Amino acid sequence: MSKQRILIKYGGNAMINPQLQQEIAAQIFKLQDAGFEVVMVHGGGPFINKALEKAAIKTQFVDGLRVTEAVAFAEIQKALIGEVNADLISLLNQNNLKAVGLSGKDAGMVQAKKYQHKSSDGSLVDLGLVGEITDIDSTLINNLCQAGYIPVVACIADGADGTSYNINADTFAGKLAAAVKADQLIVLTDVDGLFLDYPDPDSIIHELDERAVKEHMGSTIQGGMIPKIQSCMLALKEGVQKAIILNGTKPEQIARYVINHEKIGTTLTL
Ligand SMILES: Nc1ncnc2c1ncn2[C@@H]1O[C@H](COP(=O)(O)OP(=O)(O)O)[C@@H](O)[C@H]1O
Ligand SMILES: CC(=O)N[C@@H](CCC(=O)OP(=O)(O)O)C(=O)O
Repeated sequence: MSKQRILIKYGGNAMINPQLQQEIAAQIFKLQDAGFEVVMVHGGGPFINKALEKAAIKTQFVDGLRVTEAVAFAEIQKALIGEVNADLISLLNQNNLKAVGLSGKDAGMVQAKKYQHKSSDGSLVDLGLVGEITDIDSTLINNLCQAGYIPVVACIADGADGTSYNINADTFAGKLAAAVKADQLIVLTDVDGLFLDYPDPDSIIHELDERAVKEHMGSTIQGGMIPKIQSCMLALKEGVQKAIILNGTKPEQIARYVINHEKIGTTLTL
């Protein structure tokens, strides 16, 4: 029987503390040891913010997506691939994993095009070099996983004409999870899940189906939670069996959920 595959999306907000990163590495080791294949997609919002600030480039978000001018893109690419991805690879490999750093560009794995964003009033908003995934070739990930490597993928990809795009890491993770036929998608952020009354952690919603997602979209589901929940729903619709939001600042939640099957986080269902 083939191994179960888990795609972990590691959000930038959960990544800030280096000690917690070590603990995430230990959790991934546990998953591999328990017989799972692990693929990671990472974001890096806070690291990008810092890089743009340093370069004196103002940044603006529209519906959770960073408007990406060409000058900003250059800094974003450096931050995601040159800093966040490179540092994660060092850390994972120091912790006895065989992690391989990639972006969607490698071997033309992920193809993208310019994302045409429609605002709530239906008008088109130009977000610059924000991309939308058009195609994914899973061969590279499959080969790496079969050989025991952990692919760690930054959320950048090229278009057919060679233009590079900045893609929201949640969206990237959902699409990649489906394309590589992951069994589970785990979205790690810096809160325990979706809260009915944000920021009250006691109001956590443990299970959310499609009808509840529609009901809460735009109210309870706001800001950074929008792409997370949308990408979990997309992954489920495209064949991923389980999708959950967990707290990456409490790394032990990973094994508690995957191995001990504890009822934590926010599970999405169809
Ligand atoms: N209803 C809600 N429940 C929980 N978090 C929420 C809610 N609404 C908005 N959020 C915000 O979403 C954030 C996570 O999204 P984001 O900042 O994009 O993180 P990441 O870097 O993990 O992608 C939380 O830190 C929280 O501030
Ligand atoms: C288009 C867009 O918004 N891209 C994101 C990519 C990084 C990301 O998504 O990082 P987190 O997972 O840490 O939020 C950005 O520029 O911030």
